[in-house]
Amino acid sequence: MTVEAFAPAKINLTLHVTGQREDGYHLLDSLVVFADAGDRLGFAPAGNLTLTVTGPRAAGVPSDGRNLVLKAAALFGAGRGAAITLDKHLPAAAGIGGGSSDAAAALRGLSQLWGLPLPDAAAVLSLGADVPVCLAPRALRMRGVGEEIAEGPRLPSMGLVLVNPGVEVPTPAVFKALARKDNPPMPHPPGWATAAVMAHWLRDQRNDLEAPARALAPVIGEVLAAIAATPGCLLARMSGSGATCFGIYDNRTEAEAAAAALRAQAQGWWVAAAEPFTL
Ligand SMILES: C[C@@](CO)(OP(=O)(O)O)[C@H](O)COP(=O)(O)OP(=O)(O)OC[C@H]1O[C@@H](n2ccc(N)nc2=O)[C@H](O)[C@@H]1O
Ligand SMILES: Nc1ncnc2c1ncn2[C@@H]1O[C@H](COP(=O)(O)OP(=O)(O)O)[C@@H](O)[C@H]1O
Repeated sequence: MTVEAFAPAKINLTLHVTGQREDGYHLLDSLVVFADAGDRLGFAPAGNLTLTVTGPRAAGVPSDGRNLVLKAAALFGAGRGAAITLDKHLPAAAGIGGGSSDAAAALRGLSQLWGLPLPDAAAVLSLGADVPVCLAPRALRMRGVGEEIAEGPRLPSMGLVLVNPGVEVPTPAVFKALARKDNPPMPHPPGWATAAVMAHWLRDQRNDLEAPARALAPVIGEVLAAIAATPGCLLARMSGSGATCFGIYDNRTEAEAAAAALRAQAQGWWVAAAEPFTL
């Protein structure tokens, strides 16, 4: 039996930083959704545990014990075998949780392959603050440092564009450069009938990491301006700690057209058109 799992890109539609714990980790309030663009994982029965990383974004991704997929496998206990393939399509260290979504997909896939329950919540969180929210991808509100997950609103249909300019922005550096840690939380997300109404609501919310990330990587400002200038763009914002930014459109056709225009004008940027993904 071979098991497959999809690791969708994570998008922080909002990312409010509301405080900081004594251990340095920040308190977040974030509306998280997932895109139908992502990495693909395969799990086949085998005597030993192996990982092969392939695909257009494999370069620079470790295939040894540093890979979050192998760290996820280790949570099931030592001595279990599986031949794992990871087909990378998402840029790494990009604010769209590539590694975290891979880790969560590995937990789902290996749990199925081995017939074992998922590791407990504390173990899942130990893989990274973003892994719990990636376990069952859908619209979710994420709080605490990432461990408090609540159901999000029902999403309207929409098109999404993701753009990464190819600069890696390390998450710790962005949090370190954040001037104010005690920003207001997000109001309750009510649910919206259309993408336009949702974008209108989102415009009053924030990604508090956008300013510090832009200070570290000014090209993020160019990316946001380029997305905002595409026809039909309802909102342009950065995801996570960057540098990937997203645009929201009324539908996938408009998002595809915007993606094509962005690819033509900025060689070397990673651009993907998508729609929300729910597992
Ligand atoms: C900022 C977010 C928002 O969704 O997304 P990304 O930019 O990573 O996609 C996440 O909270 C990132 O989650 P993740 O990348 O799993 O974080 P971890 O590996 O646990 O931590 C990396 C580093 O980020 C900082 N960190 C992370 C989470 C958090 N709530 N407070 C923090 O201060 C810490 O400096 C930590 O050492
Ligand atoms: N499966 C993986 N895919 C991508 N990066 C990984 C993976 N496993 C470990 N890493 C490491 O994790 C770091 C952060 O990657 P990622 O989770 O994609 O970024 P972010 O936290 O910004 O969303 C990368 O620099 C990479 O070296």
